[in-house]
Amino acid sequence: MENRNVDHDTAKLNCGILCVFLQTILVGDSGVGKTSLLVQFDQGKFIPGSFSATVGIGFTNKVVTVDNVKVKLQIWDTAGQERFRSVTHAYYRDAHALLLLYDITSKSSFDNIRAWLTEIHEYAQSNVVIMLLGNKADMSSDRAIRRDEGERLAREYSVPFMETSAKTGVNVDLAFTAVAKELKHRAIQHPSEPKFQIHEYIEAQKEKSGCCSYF
Ligand SMILES: Nc1nc2c(ncn2[C@@H]2O[C@H](COP(=O)(O)OP(=O)(O)OP(=O)(O)O)[C@@H](O)[C@H]2O)c(=O)[nH]1
Repeated sequence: MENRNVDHDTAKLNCGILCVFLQTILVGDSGVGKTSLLVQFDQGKFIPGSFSATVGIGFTNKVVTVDNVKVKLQIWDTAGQERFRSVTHAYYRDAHALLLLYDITSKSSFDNIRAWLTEIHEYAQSNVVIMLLGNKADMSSDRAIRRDEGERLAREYSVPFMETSAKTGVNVDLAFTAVAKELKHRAIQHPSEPKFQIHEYIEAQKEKSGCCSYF
């Protein structure tokens, strides 16, 4: 396992040029699609079939380029099952961003979001970037949570929100890129640059891609 002592500032890394090293964690109930989302982002594929729950925690490194700066995202995939909760809490403290998922076909996974947010506020840094994702948006015929319910909850906690599908890939890159952009702007903010607004960026990108007609 890689060394977990993370330099929270800009660091010279193996990529040879100045880049930003950031830790992101995927959290949410078991079965909401955290592993699938990460596989889709990393490898551009969806592996259908039987569900095999994550045991403990694992990570994937992925480099994305944001405004000509390389951002190395170390993405931790946590187990959603209750019995691993104390293990995953230990990782919250070093996280720069948390992607919090529910499954749009599962009311209980949505109802549990408030409890997840309470845990995040208890264990993570106060300035951590949180994004709420309603995953499995391709399963519209089994939908239990309307998109506006997700939007409302996100507004209540002032966090950005989007629906994703690890199966079709809709909004998967956007979710990670938006987080990378926000964190890069926090790490390297040129005085002449306007402050990055993650909500506005997401809305503009959704409009550009015509994302929402997929749902
Ligand atoms: N249709 C559809 N199925 C999905 C999607 N994302 C995940 N799944 C399926 O949902 C099941 C659970 O997905 P996982 O990615 O293993 O869920 P997880 O959140 O990592 O679960 P834990 O490891 O237990 O925390 C698997 O059968 C996936 O194939 C999606 O966007 N659409």
